[in-house]
Amino acid sequence: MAVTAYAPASTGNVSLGFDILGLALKPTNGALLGDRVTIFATADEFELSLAGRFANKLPSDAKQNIVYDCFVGFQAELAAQGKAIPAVNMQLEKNLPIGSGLGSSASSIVAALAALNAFFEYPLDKETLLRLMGKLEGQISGSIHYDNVAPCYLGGLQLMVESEDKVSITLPCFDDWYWTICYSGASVSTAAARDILPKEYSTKTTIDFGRQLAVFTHALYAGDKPLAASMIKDVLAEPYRKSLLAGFDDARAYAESQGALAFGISGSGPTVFAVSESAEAAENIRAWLQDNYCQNEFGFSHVCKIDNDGTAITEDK
Ligand SMILES: Nc1ncnc2c1ncn2[C@@H]1O[C@H](COP(=O)(O)OP(=O)(O)O)[C@@H](O)[C@H]1O
Ligand SMILES: N[C@@H](CCOP(=O)(O)O)C(=O)O
Repeated sequence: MAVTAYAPASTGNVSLGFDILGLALKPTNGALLGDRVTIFATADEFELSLAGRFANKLPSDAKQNIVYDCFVGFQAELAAQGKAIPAVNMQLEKNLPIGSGLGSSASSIVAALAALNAFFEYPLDKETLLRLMGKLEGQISGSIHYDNVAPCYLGGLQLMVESEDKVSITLPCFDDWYWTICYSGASVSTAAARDILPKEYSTKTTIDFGRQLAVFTHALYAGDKPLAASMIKDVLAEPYRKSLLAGFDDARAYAESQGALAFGISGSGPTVFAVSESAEAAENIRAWLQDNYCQNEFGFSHVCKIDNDGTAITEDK
């Protein structure tokens, strides 16, 4: 019986929660915006086939693909519980561009681990699986951060808790907000975009960061949209990272001219996002970004809502 997992794109940080806030994305036009992993059968050795628009950007050696590490990590986790599993025949449909700021590696990791877990009849609970996802994401970006894997797996707007018994919690959000995203077509390495950030911040920046996140969380629970929107500002990463993103200031200026409630970098970029209350403004911003922020044929844009479902499993009997 083949098992397929679809894992949606995600926006890490959401400007105001560096490494601790992230949301899953779903295009309003029904387009697919996430990787898919199918496990067809068990096999003598790990076998990987690739499909999808961005498959040819992946390492050619299957063992360099993060989904292979997912299989090895999953097998090791079960071995620690005294359970042995055979190798599998897996397909990765790579629909998200690498180094895009849309949680591309997270999407592959989450889809692979969720598919493996379903294929072997759910031996790992969600928390254990999520911690394994974070560990694998850390292998790629240089340090563990759950702000892509958690929303990608669980859906919604996720706030990292990282306590002993809980990785993250779902925050309420405004279902009528539109999240326009635009990927420029350039590639920004997450590890490199982390390296350019300061190792320490001033007292003022630290206080601003804490205040914004606390007030934002309050505003979500209070249902206060203007207050929540006014807190979506990036004091930690954007001042340093925006120099990597050609046309960022012009894109923000256009989004603001259309009444965007917020504008920022999705993850480590180069994808940008704008939040709007009206479908018309969201679409105007999308069309402008498509024409002006995209740099090549790999760029794309979508008007999205938050994907509250997260990873979806289908079984083909
Ligand atoms: N399935 C995969 N999906 C994405 N990246 C992968 C995958 N397998 C291996 N990689 C490698 O991991 C790195 C991902 O880079 P990163 O900047 O973290 O991407 P992203 O920000 O899109 O997650 C690249 O070097 C890429 O070749
Ligand atoms: N919090 C991380 C998020 C990286 O997201 P990605 O989609 O660019 O991998 C960071 O900002 O470094």
